[in-house]
This record gives sequence, C-alpha cells and structure tokens, in this order.
Amino acid sequence: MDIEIDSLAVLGAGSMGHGIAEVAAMAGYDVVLRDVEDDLVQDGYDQIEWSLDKLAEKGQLDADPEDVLGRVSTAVELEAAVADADLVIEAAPEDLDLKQSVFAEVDEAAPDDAIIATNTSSLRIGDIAAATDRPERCCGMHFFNPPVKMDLVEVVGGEATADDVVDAAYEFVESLDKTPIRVRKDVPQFVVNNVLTPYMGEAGFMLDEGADDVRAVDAAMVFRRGYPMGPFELNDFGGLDVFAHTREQWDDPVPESISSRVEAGDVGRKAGAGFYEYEDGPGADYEPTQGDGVDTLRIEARMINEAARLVGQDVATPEDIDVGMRLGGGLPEGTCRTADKLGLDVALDKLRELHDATGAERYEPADYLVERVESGHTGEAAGRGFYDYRDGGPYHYVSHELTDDGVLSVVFDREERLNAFSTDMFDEVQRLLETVDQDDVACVVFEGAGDRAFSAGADITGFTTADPTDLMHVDESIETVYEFPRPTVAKIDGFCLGAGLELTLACDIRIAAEGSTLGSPEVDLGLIPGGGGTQRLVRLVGEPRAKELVFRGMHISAEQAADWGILNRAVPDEEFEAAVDEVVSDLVDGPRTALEVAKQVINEGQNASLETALSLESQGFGLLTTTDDMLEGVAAFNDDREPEFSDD
Ligand SMILES: C/C=C/C(=O)SCCNC(=O)CCNC(=O)[C@H](O)C(C)(C)COP(=O)(O)OP(=O)(O)OC[C@H]1O[C@@H](n2cnc3c(N)ncnc32)[C@H](O)[C@@H]1OP(=O)(O)O
Repeated sequence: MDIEIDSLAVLGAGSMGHGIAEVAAMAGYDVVLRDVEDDLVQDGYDQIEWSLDKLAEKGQLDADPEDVLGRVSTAVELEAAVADADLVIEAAPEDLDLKQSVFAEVDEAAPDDAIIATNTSSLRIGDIAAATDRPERCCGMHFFNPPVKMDLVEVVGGEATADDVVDAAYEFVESLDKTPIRVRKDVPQFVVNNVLTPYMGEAGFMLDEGADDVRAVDAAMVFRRGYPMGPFELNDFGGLDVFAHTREQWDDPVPESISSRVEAGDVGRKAGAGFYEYEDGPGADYEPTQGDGVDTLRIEARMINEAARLVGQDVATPEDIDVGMRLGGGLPEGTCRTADKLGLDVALDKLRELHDATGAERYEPADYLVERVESGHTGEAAGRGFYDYRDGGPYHYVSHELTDDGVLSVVFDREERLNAFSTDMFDEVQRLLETVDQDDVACVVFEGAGDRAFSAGADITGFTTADPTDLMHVDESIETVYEFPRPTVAKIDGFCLGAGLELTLACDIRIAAEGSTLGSPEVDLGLIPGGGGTQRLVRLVGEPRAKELVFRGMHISAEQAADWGILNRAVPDEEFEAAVDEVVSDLVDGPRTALEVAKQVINEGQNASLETALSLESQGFGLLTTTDDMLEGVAAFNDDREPEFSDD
C-alpha cells in the first residue's frame, strides 16, 4: 500500500531546516518547524518570511507569501512537533551522537507509522536509524544548501529501510518540485559529495607537492575545464573545517595545505580568509591566463574513479550520478559524461601513473573502471563507456515525447542553467530532428523546462573550453530546426536570449507568455549572435531595430517583441497554454503535405527573386491539386463538414 504523507515536522531551524520547511510549505504542506529554543526557532521562521518575500519580489513565487507562511507553525517541544507528523525530517548539525539522540526521541513521540528522515550529508542512515525501534521506517533525504534554490535531493535507504518507505520519500521529494536521485546503498557521503570530494582534495595534494599554486589550479579548472568554481575557491566557500572534519570522520587523509589552514583558523569565506583573502583582500582573484600547464586530468581522473566505484558497487546509475553532479555539484555536465568524452582509458592511465609513483590508496583504480577499459568500453569514441552510444547515446539535456496525433514535444531540459545550450544540448536537438520518423510528426513544439526560461542562450561557461569550430556548429543545429519539414512552434515562457532567441527565429510560429524577455545580449560578452541572429532578425524587424537589439545587447519584453513582429503574439499567463494548444491543434488537423509545401515555398521564396518565388509557389500549388488531401478538402467543403486529412 502506498504511504501517504500529508503532515510534516522539520527538526532544526538552521539554514537547512528552515529551508526545507519553506520548500515544503511552498508545495502546500503544513509544516511544524522545531528547534530547542524559542529564539532559534523564531530566527528560522523569520528567515523563511524574508526568503518568501524575496522570491515574491523576483516573481519566483506563484502563491501569496503570507499564505505560504501561514502553513508554517513553530514549536520547541519535540513531542508537540511530531505528534501528528507523517514525516519527520531531522536537520540537526552533522554529529552522529546528536542525530541518534534526536532519532531516539522522535521514535518515542511520533506516530508508529511515521517516517523519520535525516538530512545528513555524510553519515550512514543505518547508523542513525539504529537508535530507533523502527529502522525500517528511517531513511535519508539529503537536501542541498540552500534548499530553496538547489533542485537536488539524494534519497537513501539504510539496509533495514523498507522499499515503500524509500518510494514514499522519493515521491515526497517529487511533490516538492525537486529532483530526487536514488542512492541504492547506504554509503557515507552518498553520491555528490563522494564524487566532488576529490575535486577539492586532489587540488590540495597538488598544492602540498608544490606542483601548482592556488590561482593556477582554480584558473585551469574554471577556464580550461569549465567548472563553475575552482577547487580552492569551492573549498573556501563550503568551509575548510567542514571538508577536513568529514575526511577525518572516515579516516581519509587531509592535505596539509588544508589542515594547516584549519589549525590557523583560516577556514574560508566565513572566516574572512582561506586559500584566498576575503576580509583583507579581493577574494578568489584568479585570471584566465593563469591556468596553463596545470595537470587537470589528475583531478578529473580521481572524480571519474569515484563515479566508477559508485556504479560498480551499484550505489547509483551513471544517469543519477550525472544528474546529481549537475544539480547538486553545479557542474556543467555529469562526471560520467565527462569521462566518456575524455576516455576512460585516459583516466585509468593517469590513476595508474599516480598510483605507481606514490602508492597512495586514493589512486587505486576502481574495479569497474578497469573492467570497462579492458572490455574496450572506453567512452563515446569507442561506442560505449559509462553510457552506450551505439544508437546515438542517451539524451541528457533534451526530453521529448511524440503523441499519437503527431505532436513532437521537445523540452530543453537544463533548468539549473536556465536551459542554456551546451554543445551537447545543440547536438541532441539536431540528432532528435534528424532521426525522428518525420512521417509520424505533424508538428514540433519547443519549450524550456521550468517556468523561468525558454533558454538563456548558449552556455557561456563553455565558451572558454570549447573548440571554436564546435561553437560554430550552433548554426548547423539551428538550421536543422529551420529546415525540419513539419511546422515548428516556439512556446516561450521566461528568458529567451541569445541562441535561445535564435532557435525561436528558426521556428515557424512563436508564442510567448507576457512577462517573457527576449534579446540578443551577445555583444556584452564581446560576441555577436552566431546562430542566425543577425540575419533572421534583420529580415523580420528591419535593419534599424535589428541593429539596435544587437548593438545594444537589448532585452525587450514579449509585448514589444510582438509589436515588432518577432512574435506571432504575446499572451497573458493564464491564456498561454490555450493559445499554444489552439495553434498546435490546427497544425495537427491540417493537411501535412500542403503544410510542408507551404513551409518550403515560404522559406525558400524569401531568398529568391519575386519571380522565382512566385514560380516556386505555383509549382507547389499545382502539385497539391493532385493530392487526396485536396479531394478531401473539396468534398468536405461541399458536404459542409470539417475535412479529415490523411496522416501521410
Ligand atoms: C551563438 C549564441 C551565443 C549566446 O547565446 S551567448 C549567451 C547569451 N545569453 C546571455 O548572455 C544571458 C546570460 N544570462 C543572464 O544574463 C542571466 O542569467 C539572466 C538575466 C538570464 C537571469 O538572471 P538571474 O535571474 O539573476 O539568474 P542567474 O542566477 O543569472 O541564472 C541562474 C543560473 O543559470 C546560469 N546561466 C544563466 N544563463 C546562462 C548561460 N547563458 N550560460 C551558462 N549559464 C547560464 C547562471 O550562471 C546561474 O547559475 P548558478 O545558479 O550556478 O550561478
């Protein structure tokens, strides 16, 4: 039987606890927020109020902040907080004894069938659940900080946890509009922290050896490898003390460059100093040019090794690891995908080289990595690696669905970066359109995941790492959209910038929700539009407007874009879905051959002389007079009924 979760208690009103309570209240749950003292719980409550107001100010909260806050109540007495809870989430500091004592108390006071979850980021669920008489109803829900902004939650069961409890936790996370990943074994630190730890740890060891300096490593990882923060910058951000404590907890060696700073109290941003000076200096002040010559593979090979260990031990799938690293670790792509591009053999060689040189356990290659390489599955170039590419490979950034009546719905699915297009994402759009059976498609609808963006353009973080020729392929993917023989519709809700706008310009029909923003901000990056934005725009809006948009990197409202003829229309939010559905419905019911010919003639005619274009049109017209659809259209007219065109 499915477990129902209606009421919730969150224990601990610190940054994680109040964040989780806020997210749950936003999803419509009644939440009791509890901490051990009035001041602490009030502080957490005030933080929720502040955060809800901020979200509302930015237009990122659909509901009235007061209504959401009204669902949060506070308590100091634990018994009162959990008495009616279906789910209790413990968000106490990361200390096993403390968490065990909270679990034991909850076990006494909560209803017998309540689920008790811990928000631990590094401890084993089984160790915490051992303090209760109901380990089968205990699980882990690892939210990331801050819960309101971070989309990922790792859902973990202990050895004794019942399957339906893990399922219920997973579904609960989905009901919060967050993305759960399933951690299938109760390993310390779960998925994301295990893969991310070598990023900071290995950089620390490199510093210990005097091989590179802080700025060089950070610059190399950010500007040459596309990571959002350098490893030292990231460690300063999270706190060196937190990093060292977690390593020590599991008897893992801590680099000297980290432990010495912890001893000196320079634990990062919060202390005003760490690897960089924050209070008396400019912070993480590395420059793009400083990263030459750093052995970045050394860091990435260790991350890949951890990912391989997790897959080999059946802790997580490559898909879940990659979702975790993108949403929880902020990486532009998952570590398994990176490994498949770099080559698993390349990573393995590096690990062996380091292991031979140092004998250090951390370089010992994972069995799974060795097996993959020995069986020839060394990555994308070999057709198989973590993923199977023999049929083109999985879609990571584009989700799609083809309905029975022929609507191919394509969603740019990279919400964490406002659906910005990486080269992988462009390739996936192109592959999808080139491989879908066109006979099954009546029309294509493109949209962005989430409610913030259609797409905020090409992935800016990829500009410093990608080959210029790869970036120039943007144009090729967008042309595939333009040339797709069926009608295409851009359904725009939110930011539609740069390459996002260019892709919509290659669509046949563009409808936006009011409040969307369109623009060509490339010039602010020292660039120009590279996916047809200068050319299609000028043909649509004329030279003065196109030049102003491009030269000034302007963002314009959907209403203004409609006024200038960039959009077919801008419609109020509440009418948006219906407006798109109405268009799609006409396209689905329309005569496919005639629509295809109309698209072709209009597209090709634009670049031809009027005489040639008129000749194209008349050829198309003549051709269509020989079709069954034409006979059906005429018969329907005579019978005064709606035509039923064939799907051929
Ligand atoms: C040939 C084609 C060339 C091009 O297309 S060049 C790119 C043109 N596009 C742009 O220049 C737009 C860049 N983005 C922005 O200016 C801002 O975003 C917005 C105004 C759209 C929204 O601002 P806000 O509401 O403050 O959101 P946020 O925190 O900036 O964005 C959320 C996360 O999305 C990432 N992101 C946004 N746009 C891009 C992008 N184009 N490439 C890579 N990442 C992007 C951010 O960094 C951040 O991520 P985190 O939360 O990890 O900090």
